Amino acid sequence: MAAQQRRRPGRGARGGKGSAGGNSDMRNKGLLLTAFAGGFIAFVIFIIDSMQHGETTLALEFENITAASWPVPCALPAATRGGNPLCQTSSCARMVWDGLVPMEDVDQLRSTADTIMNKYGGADGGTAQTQHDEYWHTHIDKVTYGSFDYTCLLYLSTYRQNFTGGRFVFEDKSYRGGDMHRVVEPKAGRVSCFTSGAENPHHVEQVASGTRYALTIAFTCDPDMAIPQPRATEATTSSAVPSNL
Ligand SMILES: O=C(O)CCC(=O)C(=O)O
Ligand SMILES: [Fe+2]
Repeated sequence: MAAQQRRRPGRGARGGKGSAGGNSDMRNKGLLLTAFAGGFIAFVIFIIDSMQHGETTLALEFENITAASWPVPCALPAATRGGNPLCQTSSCARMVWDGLVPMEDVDQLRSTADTIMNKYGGADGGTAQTQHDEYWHTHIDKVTYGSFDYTCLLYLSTYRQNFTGGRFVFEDKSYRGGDMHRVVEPKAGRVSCFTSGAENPHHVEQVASGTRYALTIAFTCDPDMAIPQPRATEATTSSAVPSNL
């Protein structure tokens, strides 16, 4: 109540006829100032953010890499990681290897994937049920999937040639600032492996154009999570895609 009484004379005093125009001027100036302040804050955040994470590329699309590996400190000491003691490796790492899988196998897998996706719908054919279904969110495979101890990815298509966007990004946080994004550019036949723990948080950039194919292959040390070793049979060794697909 007291506040209202103070404001009323203020309006009158500022000025008879011109008072409504004066108020809207003030409002416009206020809005302008707010927009300017908002823009300035966004600009400062952008600058700080880009200063805080640099980017470096571990594997460019045009490189031919043989078993390159980059050690990373394990997020947890081996003894506290749980799971099977046989899997308590004392070191954690990332690895990229081109040419490990013969290109004819890569082509075969891609054409099988194509056939399946044409029939059942690809990434556009379904709605994400959870955030885990959206590849562009930062995640830790051990947390997302539970069973993963080692993650391997076999790429079946190539960055820039077959799609844009879609680079794989390790997100290395530094408590002293200077976070670093370490990028692997997918390339048909490239295998990228890493330990699945919190030492390797990552995301995939959203695909901007084209089609990106990646096969995620998980290794577990938990016998309860493991699937039996596949046995070669007529059906699995045949190079033909089954006719009923
Ligand atoms: O497709 C990729 O490059 C990575 C996929 C991934 O992060 C995952 O399957 O957990
Ligand atoms: Fe992942």
